Amino acid sequence: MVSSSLLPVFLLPPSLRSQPLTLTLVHFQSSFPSPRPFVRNVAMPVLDRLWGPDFRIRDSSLTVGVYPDEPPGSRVWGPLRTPPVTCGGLPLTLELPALIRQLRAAWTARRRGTRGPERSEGSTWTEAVQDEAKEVKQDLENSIAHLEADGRLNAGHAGVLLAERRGSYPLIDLQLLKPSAQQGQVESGTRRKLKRLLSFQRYFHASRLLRGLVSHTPGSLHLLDDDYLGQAAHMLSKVDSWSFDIFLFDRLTNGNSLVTLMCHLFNVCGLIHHFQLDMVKLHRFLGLVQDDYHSHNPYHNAVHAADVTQAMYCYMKEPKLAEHLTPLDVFLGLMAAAAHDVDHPGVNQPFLIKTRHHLASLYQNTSVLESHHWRSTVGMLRESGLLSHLPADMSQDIEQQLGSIILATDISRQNEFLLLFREHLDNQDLDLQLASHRHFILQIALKCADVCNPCRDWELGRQWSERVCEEFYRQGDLERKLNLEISPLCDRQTDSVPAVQIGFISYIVEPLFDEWQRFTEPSLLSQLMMSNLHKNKARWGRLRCVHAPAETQAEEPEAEERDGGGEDIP
Ligand SMILES: Nc1ncnc2c1ncn2[C@@H]1O[C@@H]2COP(=O)(O)O[C@H]2[C@H]1O
Ligand SMILES: [Zn+2]
Repeated sequence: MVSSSLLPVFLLPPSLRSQPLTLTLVHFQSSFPSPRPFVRNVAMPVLDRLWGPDFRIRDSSLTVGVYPDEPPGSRVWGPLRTPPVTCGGLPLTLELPALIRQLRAAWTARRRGTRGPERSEGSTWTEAVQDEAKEVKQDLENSIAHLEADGRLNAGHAGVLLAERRGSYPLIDLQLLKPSAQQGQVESGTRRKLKRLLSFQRYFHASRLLRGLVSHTPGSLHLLDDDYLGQAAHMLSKVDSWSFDIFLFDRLTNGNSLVTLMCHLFNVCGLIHHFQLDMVKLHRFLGLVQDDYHSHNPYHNAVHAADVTQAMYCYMKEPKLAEHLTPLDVFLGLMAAAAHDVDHPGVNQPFLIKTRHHLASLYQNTSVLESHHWRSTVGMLRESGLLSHLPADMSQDIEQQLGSIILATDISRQNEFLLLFREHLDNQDLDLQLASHRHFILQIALKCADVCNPCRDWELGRQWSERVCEEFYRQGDLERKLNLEISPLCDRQTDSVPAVQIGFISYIVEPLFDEWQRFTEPSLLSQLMMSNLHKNKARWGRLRCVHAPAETQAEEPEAEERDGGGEDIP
């Protein structure tokens, strides 16, 4: 059970209490794995005390469904259904995403009340969204000023990460709500703090709703943008090329590489048709995922996710694999790749453990980041309602399988997977007719895609190498500042990029790709990757000789040394 002081709580301002719709929203997205007990045991009593007997939650359905040009209904999934939910004895027919929508409606209603007449029937959703964008911008400016003044965000270890977090909402300390508070009477200092956080939080929430919509609004694009998008579209025609330049693609799509790539791949793989996906929900889900990557991370950002997704697509097209994969496998492979590092804080698990980050205690110091990536993904899937038309057991199965594939990317489990993979190949007992074996190969394929950057063309691989080392060094800088021991590979004064690369290639990448090549052969792609890998390693070796002082030049590991594979790395 996570401590209540760490739970993000979203409360309506007191002025809304007099409105007919009295709604209080609790949102905890990824930090709390099981929402309903929290709502019932923690949030409801507190909210009840704050808002009194008027407090109630009811459903409203504000989502717009746009389906592709296919016949309605699905042969595969049967009739649409929404499972009923109860909460603390109340008939609660909605999940948190619907609560969020309802909150949005309440805000809109309030704005209509205070700022003039309702929009005319003819006004469009786009106009409403643009209006909202202006307000959100204003809110953001206010919020930044407040946050800069808020020393709490810079104090101590927790503060460091709190300020860096982007995908999860700011945290409102429930302890701030004095037990003596009656009917929403909160001490004035506390009220100020809540107001500040609310406005900041509202920016994040609203920006999530806007994400991906504003920039694609017809008329908002420049001619130049069309030109760029034309080039991006041209690149997508070669999306299965191993030389695909994801950095260029990201620039051409104005930082939307992950959303654009995923929409394209879902389309060409026939997943939208097969799963009868709502395009608006899909776009919203992908926007949430893309924006929950931290763009200020040099390595663990949305471009890394797009790069891994593109590699995963190439691997799933390997002839050995492609003929056996079902639409569900392809769906899982692409989704897991796109979301596998979502909301990565730019530091590793040991750092989270030694700074007692709440995620470390939440996930009991085991696969902390991967568990968080998975639970965040599940939160966003539910928030977007992307799978809400599927039978409950189907969407639960998808969530579980996504978890198992994402958790396999925990690099500390490298040996476990490598040994099992080798054993299957030695015994020649992989049977891709079996769903469990296909699942295992999806896990291996995502692991390969996650560490494939040294197998890319030199120019692409070099950029990833420098980015990942820069992220390690930043962690090292932070550790130095906090008087913590500097983690392995994280000292910019002693761990050179070429040395880190040679170690990584020798201990992690080569052992894994040797087996992947065995599995996929004969494969032109695997041959190309191995050739790049060996050339790149040799080149890093030459660079290490140039840069390192003679006495610190380590020998390359011998082949026997390497074959153990799988050392932990940050
Ligand atoms: N080129 C590289 N050099 C060193 N480490 C890397 C490199 N590429 C990936 N990694 C590490 O491998 C890890 C794989 O999982 P993550 O993407 O979470 O984090 C990655 C990095 O920690
Ligand atoms: Zn990754």
